[in-house]
Amino acid sequence: MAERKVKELLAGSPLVTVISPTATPALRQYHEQGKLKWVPREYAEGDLEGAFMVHAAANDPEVNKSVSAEAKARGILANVADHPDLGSFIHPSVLRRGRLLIAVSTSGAGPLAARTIRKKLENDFGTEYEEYLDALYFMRKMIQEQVSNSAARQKLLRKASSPGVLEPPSQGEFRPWSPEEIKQWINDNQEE
Ligand SMILES: C[C@@]1(CC(=O)O)c2cc3[nH]c(cc4nc(cc5[nH]c(cc(n2)[C@H]1CCC(=O)O)[C@@](C)(CC(=O)O)[C@@H]5CCC(=O)O)C(CC(=O)O)=C4CCC(=O)O)c(CCC(=O)O)c3CC(=O)O
Ligand SMILES: NC(=O)C1=CN([C@@H]2O[C@H](COP(=O)(O)OP(=O)(O)OC[C@H]3O[C@@H](n4cnc5c(N)ncnc54)[C@H](O)[C@@H]3O)[C@@H](O)[C@H]2O)C=CC1
Repeated sequence: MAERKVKELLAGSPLVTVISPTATPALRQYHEQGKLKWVPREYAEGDLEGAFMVHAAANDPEVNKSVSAEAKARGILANVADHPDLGSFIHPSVLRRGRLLIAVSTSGAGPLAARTIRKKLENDFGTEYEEYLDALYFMRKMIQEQVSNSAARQKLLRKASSPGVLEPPSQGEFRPWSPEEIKQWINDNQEE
């Protein structure tokens, strides 16, 4: 459990400390590579000093309770693996396609149901969304750089994201527009 959360955290922040007498091979490896700090002992009150966020994931409910109490006293964000209501947030099941991020939560009803719903969405939102959103990003940047009139710019920005313009195909690969095609589209669609 702790290993899964650490992998998610390391994707965004390099400052992770694991406090636990034992660690999985993957966590030991991260420690050896300097990607996280492993403190090989049991949790002790005071360990949360200076922390921004804590994950209480010990296999002992009493330990998780103590961690959540210290987090509350210090005003630190906490996720409590076996007792979600003692924490301040829970984890969604996450689907990423480049710039697209879809988070599914059942609000604690059933984590595996969240996973099943996420898997269903994987079919509707395929890898073509990565290229589509990169292209949309580029297109919006070009509109912002080239159209100085704010009303005209707003209309174009809205239009760029609407159906039938630069959209991912329902099947097959996405074909991005060239800068020349985008320029042409801006000229053709600009209203005074
Ligand atoms: C409340 C929450 C708090 C939180 O962790 O933030 C929570 C709580 C608990 N999970 C438990 C069990 C399992 N959780 C998973 C998996 C996931 N759990 C995740 C989230 C959440 N789990 C939050 C609610 C999210 C929501 O409701 O939508 C996911 C979505 C995201 C993630 O963890 O990153 C990730 C799937 C990721 C994916 O694949 O997409 C598996 C399957 C597995 O491990 O393979 C099992 C074993 C099967 C089973 O028990 O159903 C238990 C019982 C523990 C026990 O009694 O031993 C509790 C405690 C309780 O329910 O009170
Ligand atoms: N939220 C979720 O998605 C899930 C939550 N769980 C819950 O998460 C908890 C952990 O589950 P697993 O990772 O499967 O257990 P695990 O037994 O694999 O790992 C527990 C870890 O806690 C450490 N630990 C025990 N006492 C400690 C202490 N006093 N101080 C510091 N570390 C201590 C152990 O050394 C071990 O490394 C359980 O409470 C379980 O109910 C389990 C599965 C999924």
